[in-house]
Amino acid sequence: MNRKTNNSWRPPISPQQPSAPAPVLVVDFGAQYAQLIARRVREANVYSEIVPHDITAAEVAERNPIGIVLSGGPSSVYEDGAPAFDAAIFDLGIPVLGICYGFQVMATALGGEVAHSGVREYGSTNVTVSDAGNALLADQPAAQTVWMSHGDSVSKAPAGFDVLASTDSTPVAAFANDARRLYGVQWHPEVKHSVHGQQVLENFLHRAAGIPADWNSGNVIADQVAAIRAQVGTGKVICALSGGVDSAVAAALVHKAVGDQLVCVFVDHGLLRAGEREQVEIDYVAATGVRLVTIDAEDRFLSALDGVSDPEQKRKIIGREFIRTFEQAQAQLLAESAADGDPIRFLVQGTLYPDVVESGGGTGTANIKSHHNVGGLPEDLQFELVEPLRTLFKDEVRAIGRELGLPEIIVGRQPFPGPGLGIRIVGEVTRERLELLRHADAIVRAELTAAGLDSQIWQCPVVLLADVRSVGVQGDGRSYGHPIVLRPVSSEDAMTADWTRLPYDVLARISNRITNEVADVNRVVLDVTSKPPGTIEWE
Ligand SMILES: Nc1ncnc2c1ncn2[C@@H]1O[C@H](COP(=O)(O)OP(=O)(O)OP(=O)(O)O)[C@@H](O)[C@H]1O
Ligand SMILES: O=c1[nH]c(=O)c2[nH+]cn([C@@H]3O[C@H](COP(=O)(O)O)[C@@H](O)[C@H]3O)c2[nH]1
Ligand SMILES: NC(=O)CC[C@H](N)C(=O)O
Ligand SMILES: [Mg+2]
Repeated sequence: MNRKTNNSWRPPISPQQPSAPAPVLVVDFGAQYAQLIARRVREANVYSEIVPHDITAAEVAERNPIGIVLSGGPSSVYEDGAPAFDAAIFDLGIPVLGICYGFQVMATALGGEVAHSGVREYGSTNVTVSDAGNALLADQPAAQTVWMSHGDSVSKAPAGFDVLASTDSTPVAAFANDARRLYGVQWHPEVKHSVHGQQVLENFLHRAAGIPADWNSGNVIADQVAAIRAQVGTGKVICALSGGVDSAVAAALVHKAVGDQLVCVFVDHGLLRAGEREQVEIDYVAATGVRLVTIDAEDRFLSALDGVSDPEQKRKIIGREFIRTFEQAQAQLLAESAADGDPIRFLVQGTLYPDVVESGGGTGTANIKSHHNVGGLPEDLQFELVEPLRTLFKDEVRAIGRELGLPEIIVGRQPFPGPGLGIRIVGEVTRERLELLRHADAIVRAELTAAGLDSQIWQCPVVLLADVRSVGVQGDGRSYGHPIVLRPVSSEDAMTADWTRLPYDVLARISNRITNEVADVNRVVLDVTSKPPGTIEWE
């Protein structure tokens, strides 16, 4: 079972963004697919956010949602400790669609029955639609293939609900109560294998719930520019700029909103890849014309990391040192402009929705890893954060960047994590190890680019297993060196990923070059794990 399906996992209720539109809330019951449901809703041009299943009716009402989708989940509604749901939410008058476990939750809460059916349906299943007149299944073929993943079934629909579809072993596979605008399906309309699935979601959103298809990431620009102006006023702003996509787009939005009130700060923490600083200081500045200050913080970061090998500890230290470095930048900037020396209160970060979700937050959360810019922030943070991309996924951010006219070389860049090579050395971080990894990484990037593979890869972390040594034979002598791991992945939004099938000849060239050119490395291995169960980075 995926660890995220642990019932204690609670996606954070992130603070409502000032300019975020009224959302469709996706309630997560520990589903494999909650993220995917949120994406599919956005693909239907409706704004959506994920919330934990223990959200209360009052918390829901506060967020003013225009619809609710209940996700699937691994538990059985009749089990002790099954993730509960506040049934008062069904009385708020908000349209609700239940999917799989969410369908079963709705059935149970409203007086229907759910039982272990004895027949389990996993994968492609034929379903018969008996009522294509209902808004939920309008225009759907009577016989169709859907994706199922369940062992329990609704054995009796609640009073007032019409049964809309069935399979050979599931008599109640979809139901509706039009008067209350409550709907449910046993199958997973969010996965592509459900051939007409997207249409079921869109039927729920547009026809049953009457939600217009009027949101797209483009609207975000005007909304965010207004929100940033309202938040910042005439204050000065610094933007944590990495040269990556997210901070570039955040900086461009803030610049559009408040112009020269913005100064960008790039931190050279000594954990960067070869050539990265030059790329930001020269190429990035040339492409965008931003005002950029670079802070040398290598000594600060490396001495704080000295002797630390625990990944979460590293992340927290890096998060804290980033903020200390921005404070140093603030002092430096104030000293330079003593005449109009208002304190700089605002810090812009290119935080995205997955950074927030993965960092956990909320009560009882199993956090997967603390992203330095969210879960790694120190408690004594003095800056007020400006995070215009906090509710978005990467592909949406890229679309905004293109719309803002940022060059493809920035918008199309592969992600590189803020903690950099610090979380790609499994073990303690030292200058020597950084040097070694930087060299191996440069070889990998050069060879992937030469082979024309950059656009097929989401990113390719290169990882040094600093605490592992293995025996090799080099130059007729024995070697006892470290392995380097290649982690090429393909992904849509970094929430899930698959390992990229790189051509063998490219892998061979990379392996050859690393073992020949990088001292103390005598083995190159390929990570063939998807996410889940692995994450993209090793720490
Ligand atoms: N070296 C750095 N100097 C200053 N700010 C940084 C640095 N690295 C990361 N940040 C800040 O942390 C945020 C999160 O980092 P992250 O790597 O997720 O985003 P990014 O670098 O902007 O984009 P990408 O995901 O494409 O790498 C950045 O948007 C930026 O605000
Ligand atoms: O700025 C960042 N600060 C972090 O602390 C951090 N941790 C992971 N990543 C990036 O996030 C995406 C998902 O990574 P994981 O599968 O390893 O969680 C991948 O793109 C990772 O490179 C980070 N980015
Ligand atoms: N995917 C799901 O939501 C499964 C729900 C429930 N655990 C069942 O087996 O029926
Ligand atoms: Mg980055």
